[in-house]
Amino acid sequence: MILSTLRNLRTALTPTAVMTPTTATTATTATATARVPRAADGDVLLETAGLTKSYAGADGELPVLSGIDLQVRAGEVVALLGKSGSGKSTLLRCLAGLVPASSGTVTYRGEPLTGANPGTAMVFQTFALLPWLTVQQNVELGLEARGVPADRRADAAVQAIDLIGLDGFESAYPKELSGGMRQRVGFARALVVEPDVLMMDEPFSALDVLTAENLRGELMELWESGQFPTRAIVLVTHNIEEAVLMADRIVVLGSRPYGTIRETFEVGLDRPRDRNSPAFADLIDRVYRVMTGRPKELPHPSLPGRTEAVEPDKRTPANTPLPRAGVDGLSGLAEMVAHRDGRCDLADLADDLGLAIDDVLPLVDALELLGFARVGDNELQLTERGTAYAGADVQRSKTIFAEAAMEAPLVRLITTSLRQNPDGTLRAGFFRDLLAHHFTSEQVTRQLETATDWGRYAELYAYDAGPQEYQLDHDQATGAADV
Ligand SMILES: Nc1ncnc2c1ncn2[C@@H]1O[C@H](COP(=O)(O)OP(=O)(O)OP(=O)(O)O)[C@@H](O)[C@H]1O
Repeated sequence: MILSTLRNLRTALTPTAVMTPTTATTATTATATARVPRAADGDVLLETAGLTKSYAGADGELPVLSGIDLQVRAGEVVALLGKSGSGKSTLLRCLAGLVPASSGTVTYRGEPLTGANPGTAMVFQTFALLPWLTVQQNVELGLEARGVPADRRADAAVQAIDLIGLDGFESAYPKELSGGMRQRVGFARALVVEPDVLMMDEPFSALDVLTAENLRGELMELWESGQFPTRAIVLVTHNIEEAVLMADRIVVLGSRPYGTIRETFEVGLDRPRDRNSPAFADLIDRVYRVMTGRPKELPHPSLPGRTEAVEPDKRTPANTPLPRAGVDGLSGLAEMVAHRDGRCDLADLADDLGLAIDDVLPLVDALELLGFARVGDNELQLTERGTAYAGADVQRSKTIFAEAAMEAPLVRLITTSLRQNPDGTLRAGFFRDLLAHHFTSEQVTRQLETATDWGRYAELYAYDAGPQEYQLDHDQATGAADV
């Protein structure tokens, strides 16, 4: 924990300060380091051209981003939006100069980056505070790392603390603070160095809904008031509503086969934004369609998301990864839809559940993959199989689920491999190795977790976490022997 905190902190503080000319609020936070002229609205601050990023994996290079051409201009808030694994954080880190591009260029104010970007500071999802330092000391760290003398550090930190609504908490330790107040410290520590561009990596996602809403609102008020000591914001999020609420431009990243810019939306809505306005809802809808991968010209696609283009008989574990959806979740969703006469609007459903629509997407993907539902025009509709599943008693629902789960490539692979093995057992490592050719180890782990959950529930196979071994279910083994 401490190690990861330190690692995050180091990345947050690495750049050498480049100060923007000061506003009234930030006049005393000047550092001894180089100054650059304040960028005029519209000036390009960050730019990538042909950016490609791969990570070294067990089987060689694993491509994560490809052909990213992006500009971040002074005066704008840019949201990088995409499903998990689409490369949002990697792109943010490339822009911050924290990870090098594999090819292509990243420039800050026209200069190619050769290391940490001097014009950025980062706010993390996990706050990354040092628990043994007070609020004031944590905030000052941002300046200390950039060589600002002690007397100036104190003044500047007090100003940043005031700006972000933390006055009175200067001498508190992180453990005394709520999550929302801790994240305020995270903001103050980034803002105190007056970066040209504030980088935020899912800064609200570790907070409860109300705290996140409050902090988002305050941040945007500050941004609009002109008191913000930065010239641009880049926000990583997987939450469509958050992106539409905050951004001037939304860059949707797709992850098929690896991170590319799928589409860019100019938001163009007045601030503060009205969630209930038709224009807001319409944009959410348009972004949703792009994010789920459904081609806009096809109103009734067969599968959203990562499985969209693959015909059922051509699906393999490599081209159709299992969505991250447990049986309880997808059964619950099927039942909810059944109670609504077998169909419902996805946005309404997410609203009723108090979730962002993208949180519901893996469950929707799962229902489609299992042939339990179809999605068209934002409406989820149960199929005959899905209706039967939702209405069945426990034993019958297991039978229906088992039949459906065998259409999910990874579950089918595990089941048929076990059937072919004389003693009906196989180590998880076998499947892990097969999948490692196509996915990162984190993705492999997630998919095997889903496959284990589905296979257990369907009574296709059991899994013993001790030896990490799959075993064909007794009935399956008997059935296989009969064949
Ligand atoms: N340091 C690394 N080494 C190897 N692979 C990595 C590394 N960092 C990220 N990846 C992989 O790159 C892919 C993109 O990860 P990244 O975190 O950029 O995506 P993301 O869209 O931000 O996802 P999430 O919302 O889940 O954080 C993932 O498959 C991830 O496992």
